[in-house]
Order: sequence, then structure tokens, then C-alpha cells
Amino acid sequence: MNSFGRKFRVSIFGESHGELIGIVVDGVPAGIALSEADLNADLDRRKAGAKGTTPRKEADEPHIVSGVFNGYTTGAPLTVVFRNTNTRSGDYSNLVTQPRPGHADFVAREKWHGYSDYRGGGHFSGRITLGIVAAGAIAKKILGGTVKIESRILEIGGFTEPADIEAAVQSAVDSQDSLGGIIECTASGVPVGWGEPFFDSVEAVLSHALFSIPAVKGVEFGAGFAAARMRGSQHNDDIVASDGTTRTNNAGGINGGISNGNPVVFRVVVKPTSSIASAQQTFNFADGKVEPLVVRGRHDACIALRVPVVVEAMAAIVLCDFSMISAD
Ligand SMILES: Cc1cc2nc3c(=O)[nH]c(=O)nc-3n(C[C@H](O)[C@H](O)[C@H](O)COP(=O)(O)O)c2cc1C
Ligand SMILES: C=C(O[C@@H]1CC(C(=O)O)=C[C@@H](OP(=O)(O)O)[C@H]1O)C(=O)O
Repeated sequence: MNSFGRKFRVSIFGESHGELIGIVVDGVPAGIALSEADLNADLDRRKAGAKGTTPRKEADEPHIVSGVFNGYTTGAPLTVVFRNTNTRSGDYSNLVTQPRPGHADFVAREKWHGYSDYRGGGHFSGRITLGIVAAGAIAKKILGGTVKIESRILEIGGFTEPADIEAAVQSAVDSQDSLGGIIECTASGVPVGWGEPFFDSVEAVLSHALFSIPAVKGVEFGAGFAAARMRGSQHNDDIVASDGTTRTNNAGGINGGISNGNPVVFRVVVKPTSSIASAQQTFNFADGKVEPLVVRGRHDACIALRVPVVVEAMAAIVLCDFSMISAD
């Protein structure tokens, strides 16, 4: 559904080509100094503009329309909205009958019986992560300086060196294709004891939030999938101090679903963008045949380039919620 979190609870709304998109954040404590300016640094990091990102230029200007009064949060639900100003909805008219392979057109049409807003991917657009980034900036502010969350691009198209990544992105753009990537996120300063097993383990809740980001297809913690090829003697993290500090961090800062005081480390796989300009085949509901599809619209050739700050925001939202739950 469109709400997430127990105490710090976010509700997301809007469509890529609708009037506006946004987020409602419930559970923000009263008395925190907050203005739109506090959100802009992270919102700017999500903006398009770099090579391999969508040519659709949007101001992405946040408007806080509830929950802040005289410069301070009130304790009431806090709403941030963003206007969509640069839409080209005609680019999507052919997708009514010919759903794009890899995007949500087909499933949205089936699930919502043809009523879904298909323009720009509608509610399934990566654009609506703008609200997530705003909520993440608020969560970071509540968490304060002790918990530090940082994401970085680990790989794009299988390359790790910046020069190789740049060349791979250029090559994907030139060949009307797209690229995937891996983002690594580290949250340091998380105290021992956050997480609510059985079902609300730190891994479970983080994964739930991270898999909600459009185009995310994998999440691993610490040594992750490599653990399948390790022995216990290699994977176990020796505890070397009374505060729980470990020599290695194969567990990614989590044991038994509970934070163990070491950095929480995880990686996220972002798939290659489905909307590519090169030829594809898909079912045409107008004539019942599988036919070539021309995808229009202005697309990210590599979504992973824009996702690090979205991953950070999701982590901040989850950790802020855990901090409030564990304070009870
Ligand atoms: C920041 C961001 C930007 C995105 N940009 C595009 C895009 O330009 N074109 C596209 O087809 N998909 C884009 N996506 C991914 C789609 O929204 C996503 O693939 C689609 O909703 C289907 O969901 P799924 O890939 O999780 O199955 C973007 C996702 C994010 C998070
Ligand atoms: C606008 C944004 O990204 C959009 C995400 C997106 C998709 O399918 O997810 C498709 C494109 O939409 P359009 O064809 O309308 O330009 C991207 O531009 C944004 O991230 O702010």
C-alpha cells in the first residue's frame, strides 16, 4: 500500500504527469526547526542533469503545506508537495494498447482495470521518489548527528572505475540502451538494540522499504550472497570490545535482526531502465498481435546514477522509525 512505518509513518501520493506529487509524514516530533531549505541538498542530489539521466528538467521545488508553523514542526502530519511542470504526456499514448516490457504498464492496466494513469508511468514512476527523499531529509534531521547514513555507487554496468563507468554510460546512451548498477549504503552510529524480531527485524524492514523503490531488484546485507561460499570461521565477526565492536562486519551490523552497534551495511541492485529507444516486441491489445514497440518519453539511461540518495532516504526513514520504537 502507500503508507509505511509505525511511529515515523510516511504516505506517498501522486503521479508523474498529474498536478503534483508528495508525501505526508506522520509522527514528526513537535518543535524541530524546519523549512524547505532543509530539504534542498538531498533533493538536488536526486535531480537529473548528468549524462545518462532523463532530459526531463523539473524544478523539484518542495512546498511544505502542513505540519510546520512559525518555522517549527507542530507535531501534526507534515505534508510536502512538488508540482509537475514539464510533462509531455503524448509520449505515452501508444502504451495504452502496447505495454512496455519491464515497466508497470501491463500490471497496472490489469490490476486497476484500465483506470490507471499511464502517463509517464503514473504512480509507478521513479519521479515519486522525490517525496521519499524529502521524508528522508526530515528523518535524518530527527536522527541527528549520531547516526550517519551514506550511499555510494559501487558498480554501473559491471564497472567500478569512474572513467570506465562514464564510458559505459556513454556507450549505453549511444546505442539507445540502458544500464543497471549497485549502490552501497552504510549507516554508522546505529546503537545496539534497534530492530523488532520476529517479523520486524532490521533486515526485514529495510528490505521492505528498499524493494519499494522502483527498479530495485536485489538487496544484500554485509557479506550478503558471498556468505553462501564462506565457512563459519570466515564469516563470523570476532567481538573485540564490550560495546560489541567486531573485527570484521560480515553481518552488516545486524545479528538476530537487531543492530549490533557496528555499521549497518547493505547493497542494492538497480536494474537497467526498461524504457529504451531501441526496438522491442510486445503484445498489442488493439489487434491481438506481438508487434514492434516504439518507446517515447525522456528516460534515464541509468537509474542507478540517481538512486543513492533515495536509498539513503529509505534507510533514514526506517532507522528513524526504529529509534522511536526502541525509545518506548
Ligand atoms: C529515480 C528513478 C528514476 C527512474 N527513471 C526511469 C525512467 O526514466 N524510465 C523508466 O522506464 N523507468 C525509470 N525508473 C524505474 C521505473 O519507475 C520502474 O522500473 C517501474 O516502475 C517498474 O517497477 P520495477 O522496475 O520495480 O518492476 C526510475 C526509477 C527511479 C527510482
Ligand atoms: C521525471 C522523473 O523521472 C521520470 C521517471 C520515469 C519512470 O518511468 O520512472 C520516466 C520518465 O518520465 P517522462 O517520460 O515523463 O520524462 C523520467 O523522466 C524524475 O525522476 O523526476
